Amino acid sequence: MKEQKGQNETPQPDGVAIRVENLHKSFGELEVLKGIDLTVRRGEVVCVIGPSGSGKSTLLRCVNLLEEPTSGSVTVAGAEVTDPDVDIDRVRRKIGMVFQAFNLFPHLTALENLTIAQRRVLRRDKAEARRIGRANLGRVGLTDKEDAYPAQLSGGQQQRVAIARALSMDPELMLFDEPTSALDPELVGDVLAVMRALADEGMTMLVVTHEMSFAREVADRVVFMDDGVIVEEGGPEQVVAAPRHPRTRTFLNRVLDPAAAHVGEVPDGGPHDARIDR
Ligand SMILES: Nc1ncnc2c1ncn2[C@@H]1O[C@H](COP(=O)(O)OP(=O)(O)OP(=O)(O)O)[C@@H](O)[C@H]1O
Repeated sequence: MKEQKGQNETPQPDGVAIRVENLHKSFGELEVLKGIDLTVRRGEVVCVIGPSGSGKSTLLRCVNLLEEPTSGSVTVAGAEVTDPDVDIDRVRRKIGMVFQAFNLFPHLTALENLTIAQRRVLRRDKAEARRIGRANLGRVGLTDKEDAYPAQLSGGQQQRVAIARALSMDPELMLFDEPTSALDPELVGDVLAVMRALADEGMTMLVVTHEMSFAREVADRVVFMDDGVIVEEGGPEQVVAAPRHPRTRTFLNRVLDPAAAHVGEVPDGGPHDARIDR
């Protein structure tokens, strides 16, 4: 993978995309993260699961310094973001963030939502930004929606525009914070199918999710967090299917619904296949 090295950026050995070491985060008296160690390698899909309030979102927000850790270190794409001398905006450009809320500009079309940051942040000219935006709308199965405004799109389509927007910035890795939680159940599968296609393309992904089917079927590694610590981590065949720790078992017994819908199948034509777009 092409890497740009800058001030305070050092190559990471062994293809490491994210390294979190002894991370602590408190809000006042409340200690939310209590010494997290986590490594995500390039091309890996790591899902973080756990009860509400266990610190999953805070962990993700510390990775791109939306929250400042109380102590510990976080290295992303070769830069230690917890080093105060690091240019955090430069590092953030390498990270695609997808949140529960889509945060699209309501007065801009889908394509314009994809081009604005490319032009402002990456200084791409209009034609180039539109070309790249269109290609990424294609990746999420929304080629025919480039002129639609967010209000004219379903929640699932809006989230796919948000994913396409992140992809248009050529991220080295993507962070997803419960990207399907705000969606009607029938729209969840389309978004998960797009995420699954990205995983198949080799995108590095750190995903906080309540979608156990995604964790089970797509993740290379599943991390179970509870009360600010990582209780158990390993392949989905272990953590989801045969958890060792009683706290993991208790959590999974509560959330696993055997009747839950599975992740949408990746269409034969891959992410460009129109069948993703219903
Ligand atoms: N900015 C903040 N100020 C104060 N407390 C916060 C802040 N952000 C998070 N918290 C608290 O930290 C704890 C962990 O929150 P966090 O959102 O990381 O949990 P989570 O595991 O992602 O939960 P959920 O699955 O419900 O999203 C919660 O008790 C929350 O109220």
